Amino acid sequence: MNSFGRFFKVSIFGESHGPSVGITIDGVPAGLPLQEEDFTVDIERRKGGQQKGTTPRKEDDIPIFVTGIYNNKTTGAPLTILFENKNTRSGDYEKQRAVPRPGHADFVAHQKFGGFEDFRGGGHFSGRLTVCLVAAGVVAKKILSSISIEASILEIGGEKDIEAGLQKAINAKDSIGGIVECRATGLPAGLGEPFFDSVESLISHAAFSIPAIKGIEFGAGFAAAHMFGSVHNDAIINERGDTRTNYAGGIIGGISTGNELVFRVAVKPTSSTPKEQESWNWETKSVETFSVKGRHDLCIALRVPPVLEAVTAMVLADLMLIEHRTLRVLE
Ligand SMILES: Cc1cc2nc3c(=O)[nH]c(=O)nc-3n(C[C@H](O)[C@H](O)[C@H](O)COP(=O)(O)O)c2cc1C
Ligand SMILES: C=C(O[C@@H]1CC(C(=O)O)=C[C@@H](OP(=O)(O)O)[C@H]1O)C(=O)O
Repeated sequence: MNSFGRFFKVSIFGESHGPSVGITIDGVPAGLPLQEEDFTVDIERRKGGQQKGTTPRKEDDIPIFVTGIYNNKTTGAPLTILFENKNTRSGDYEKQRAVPRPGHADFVAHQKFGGFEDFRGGGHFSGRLTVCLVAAGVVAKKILSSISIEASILEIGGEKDIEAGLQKAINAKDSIGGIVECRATGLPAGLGEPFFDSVESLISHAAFSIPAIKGIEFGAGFAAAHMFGSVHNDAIINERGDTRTNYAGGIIGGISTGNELVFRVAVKPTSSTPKEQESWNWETKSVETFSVKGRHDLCIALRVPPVLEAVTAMVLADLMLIEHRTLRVLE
């Protein structure tokens, strides 16, 4: 379903070319100061049309508070925030309706929803909805005042120099992927559960909700498979559990160690590439060559950092609320 979290419970809705997209968050503590300006920095960081390699579609992305806020403070009731879609160009999608874009959700959406899906701009599958995740992240970050979360691009198309990676795609008239790293400091030790609700499981669950994320690794990640145990083990150097290295990425046994949380995601190249591709035409019932016209991100990874921070904040806020409620029961 479209909900995630237990105490900080987020439901996401809307379509890229419908009137708006939005989010409802249940479980926000009452009395958190919240106003439009709080959203500006992260929403601007996610916006397209400002940086080479991002979609030219520009939206205002001004949060409209529908419920759960009164006198610039959260009320404790479900908080609903909307973002209007004003700059849609649905004709791009109507023209190519019979040819599902390979790598996008057009084909699977058609299979699952029987043709009733809103296909315009990828509908409910669109990266457009990540503006809502960013909004939820702003609220979550307020709950996590002593925890700081920062994501950054590590590489684009295998290049550490972002410009060089982008240029590769521009020269090839194609799209390109990248790797984004997220680090969170100030976490207490003890968040998470040993099995299904391990911190890795919850963060992965949330990260894979971001369209175009295809891989994740924590700490040393896949490189751990090449290491000796004596090297991979993080030597514990004091009573607090600080460690000399952090190959675990801040999680052992599903539980936060109190060290820095470190993980990386692989972002695929945008499926809507200007390059010629083949796909199945439902009307002519034949394979045809086509190229995607319209406004698209050449490199989605450029836009992922604020979204990754946001979903991480959602998970950590949920875990902190669970922890506080458990402690209250014990008191
Ligand atoms: C911020 C953001 C922007 C995106 N922009 C585009 C885009 O311009 N064109 C496109 O084809 N896909 C874009 N995507 C990715 C698609 O939404 C995604 O590939 C598609 O929904 C299929 O999901 P999957 O890649 O997770 O399997 C974007 C994703 C994000 C997170
Ligand atoms: C609108 C946004 O990104 C969109 C994400 C997207 C996709 O397929 O995911 C495809 C494009 O949609 P459209 O064809 O309507 O321009 C992007 O512009 C946004 O991020 O706010």
